[in-house]
Amino acid sequence: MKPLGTPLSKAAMRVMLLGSGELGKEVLMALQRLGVETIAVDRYDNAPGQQVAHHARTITMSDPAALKALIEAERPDLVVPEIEAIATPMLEELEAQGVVQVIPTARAARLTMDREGIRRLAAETLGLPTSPYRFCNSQEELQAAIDGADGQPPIGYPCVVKPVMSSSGKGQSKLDGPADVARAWQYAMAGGRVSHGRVIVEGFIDFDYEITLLTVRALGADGQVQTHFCSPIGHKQVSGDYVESWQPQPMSPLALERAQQIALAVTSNLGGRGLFGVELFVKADQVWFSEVSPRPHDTGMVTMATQWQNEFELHARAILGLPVDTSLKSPGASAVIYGGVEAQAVVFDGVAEALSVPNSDLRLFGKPESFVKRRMGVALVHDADVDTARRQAVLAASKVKPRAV
Ligand SMILES: Nc1ncnc2c1ncn2[C@@H]1O[C@H](COP(=O)(O)OP(=O)(O)OP(=O)(O)O)[C@@H](O)[C@H]1O
Ligand SMILES: NCC(=O)N[C@@H]1O[C@H](COP(=O)([O-])[O-])[C@@H](O)[C@H]1O
Ligand SMILES: [Mg+2]
Repeated sequence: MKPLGTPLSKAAMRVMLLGSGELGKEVLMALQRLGVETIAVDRYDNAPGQQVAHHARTITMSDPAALKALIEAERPDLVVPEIEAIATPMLEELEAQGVVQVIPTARAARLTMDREGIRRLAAETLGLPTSPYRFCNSQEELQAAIDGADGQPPIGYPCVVKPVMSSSGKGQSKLDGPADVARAWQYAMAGGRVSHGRVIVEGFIDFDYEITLLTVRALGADGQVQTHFCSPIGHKQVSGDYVESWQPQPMSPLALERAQQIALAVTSNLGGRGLFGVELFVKADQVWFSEVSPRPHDTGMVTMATQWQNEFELHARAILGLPVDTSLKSPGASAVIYGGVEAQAVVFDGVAEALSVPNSDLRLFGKPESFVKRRMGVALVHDADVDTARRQAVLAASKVKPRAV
């Protein structure tokens, strides 16, 4: 590893974030505390992370030529993908040529940007338990997969349809019967992040609860990569987007062991160093793999209230080849603050009231434009137990009211 140095000098360790939203902003600040020179890239100006980085660049990250030109001009020591919608084949090319090192690896970024890549790896290559699934290129193929008219076992109802390239629930819907198929197809076509006429249809898993298992691949004292697990994070999703998370989520010893085995299998295959958010469904002792982010996870924002080293600090340390500590400091919870309005440059009422909730904290991300369902901030609470922390986090979040001026 190159030594850490002095930002804005020849001796600087330079890290480029591809995507600079709320998650990247925290990674950038963690890197800066270690004296790293940072370059924040996003698709629009004044993205949250661009506001705190040494350098801000705005490009279409899904355009391979634009991405190549930027990386070749900046020559960062590390490139850290923060969103899915990036020209990942170009990252693979540049990594193979030795131009740049991608976190955790360019292959991991490519496989996880596409639901097909990661699902086939998990279910077909690694043999991990997942929901039944099929990939479809048209509404007719979708209907046939649900009905089993394609010669394979029917997916049936209820089921979930998602664009192969999307995140935060965009374009996702649950189907309860044949009347929902056309609408789900249309919605998926409109909601994908990268336009792509392909969906995954998954059988609906009737889980008791779902978790994110933050898993860190970091160098140990012997110079070898070791795998560390954080305490499981429970979360609640509405329309495929996270609204509340808490840590620790109580689990049976067997379910926890299975969750860790699945996380170990998938992260070992993806390789490299860094933090991963492994999403799992749990019913009693049964555990299903859902998907994985090779980067900090939105539900993991709770770790800013619950861990000695939060997920962003863990990612920063792991990618720089430094030791990590995944231990829990306190139970806690997070609750999302949505924009609620469509407006540029909102102001926030009720901040003092929110921060009057005991043991609370806030992050207001600084996004330049608000949408009704855009995540604009998060409330964080630590408390003696998770139930109290959840109640208090929801209360604190409810006090904050974004408003157009
Ligand atoms: N097969 C399924 N059975 C039951 N629930 C599901 C299934 N697939 C998705 N869900 C629900 O929808 C949520 C979002 O799904 P998923 O994680 O695949 O979407 P996403 O767009 O990648 O979201 P994010 O980017 O926030 O992780 C899940 O956390 C879960 O609550
Ligand atoms: N589930 C993925 C996720 O939470 N990603 C986070 O949201 C930002 C995009 O927000 P925006 O859509 O409001 O610009 C991303 O940059 C990342 O920080
Ligand atoms: Mg998810």
